[in-house]
Amino acid sequence: MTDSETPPAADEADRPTRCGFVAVIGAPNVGKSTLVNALVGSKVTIVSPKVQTTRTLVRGIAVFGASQLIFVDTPGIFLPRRRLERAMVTTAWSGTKDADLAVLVIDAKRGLDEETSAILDKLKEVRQPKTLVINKVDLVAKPALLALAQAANDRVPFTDTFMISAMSGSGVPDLAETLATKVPLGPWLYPEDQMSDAPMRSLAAEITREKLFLKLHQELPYRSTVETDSWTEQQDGSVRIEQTIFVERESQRKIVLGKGGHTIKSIGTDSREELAKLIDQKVHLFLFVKVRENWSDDPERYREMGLEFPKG
Ligand SMILES: Nc1nc2c(ncn2[C@@H]2O[C@H](COP(=O)(O)OP(=O)(O)OP(=O)(O)O)[C@@H](O)[C@H]2O)c(=O)[nH]1
Repeated sequence: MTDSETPPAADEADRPTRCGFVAVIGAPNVGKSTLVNALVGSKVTIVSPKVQTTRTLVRGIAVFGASQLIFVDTPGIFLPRRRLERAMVTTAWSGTKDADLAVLVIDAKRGLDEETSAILDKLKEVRQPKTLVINKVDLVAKPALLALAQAANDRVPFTDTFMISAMSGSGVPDLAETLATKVPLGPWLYPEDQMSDAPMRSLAAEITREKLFLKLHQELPYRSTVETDSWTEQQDGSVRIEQTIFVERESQRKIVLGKGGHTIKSIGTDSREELAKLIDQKVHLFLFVKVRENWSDDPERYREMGLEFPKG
C-alpha cells in the first residue's frame, strides 16, 4: 500500500466541514490583496479586482483542513467625500455585515491614521467576530507594534490579534488556522473543482452589474443581479463568457433590453471592454436577461445583492 492509499486518520475523515465568508477590511494599500493571495496560495489566480461597486466579490477561496474560507472583498473603505464614495462605503459595510467573520488589516507603519480610525469607529457596529491583523511588521520595531495592537484593541474588542507580514508570509499560517476554526459548521459552498475560476466568474458578474447600474440606476431596483453561467477558455486564446441578468419583473426585463436591444448591447460592450482589459485576453460576452420572481427571498441569492445607497 502506498502512502496515497493510506486512509485518513479516523478523526480527520469524520471531522465535520466548515464554510464561511470572511470580509477583509482595511484602508487602501494596507496589504489586503497581498494577504488574501498569501492565504489562498497559488491555487487561485485573481487579477486585480479594481471594481469599486462590489458587495460580495469573491477575492479568493482557501481550504484549510476541513474548512473552506471564502474571502470577500470590500471596496477600499475610505473617508467618503462625494455621494458615490458614500455609496461605496455603505456597500462595503453591508458586505461586512453579511460575512461570517471580519478581518481588519492595519498597516503597521501607518498605524491608526484618520482613515483607520474611521474604520475602527464603524467596526464597532459590526456584530461578527472581528480579527485584527497588523501587517507589514517587517517595517516596524516590536515595541511600536505592541503599542499599536493595544491601542486598536482599546477601541474595538477584537477576538484575536495577529502580527504578520503578508509579503513574506510570516504569521499567515497561524491566522489561517484560527480563521478556519471560526467559520460556521456547514457544507462547502464551492466544490473543489470550481474553486479556481470562482473569483473570475464573480469578478466578471460584478463588472457587468456595475455597467448595468451605471446605465440604469434610475430605472432599476438595486436588487437586480448578474450571474456568470460559463467561462470557457477558447483555443485561440480568447474567453467566452455567458452571463444572465436577473430582474424581478417583465417590465424590468424590457428596460434592461432597451429599444431594439440597444441598452443590453451597450451594457455588454462596456462590460466586455473592461473585462478584456482586466484579463488581457479577447472576450466574447453573451448576456441574457431573465425574470426571476422573488429571487431576493432566496438566501443563496441574497449574498449576491447589489449596490445600496445610503438613505437620504
Ligand atoms: N513591507 C511590506 N509591504 C507589504 C506587505 N504586504 C503588502 N505590502 C505592500 O503594500 C502595498 C499594498 O499592498 P496591496 O496588497 O495591494 O494592498 P491593498 O490593501 O489590497 O490595496 P487596495 O487594493 O488598493 O485596497 C504593495 O506594494 C505591497 O507589496 C508586507 O508585509 N510588508
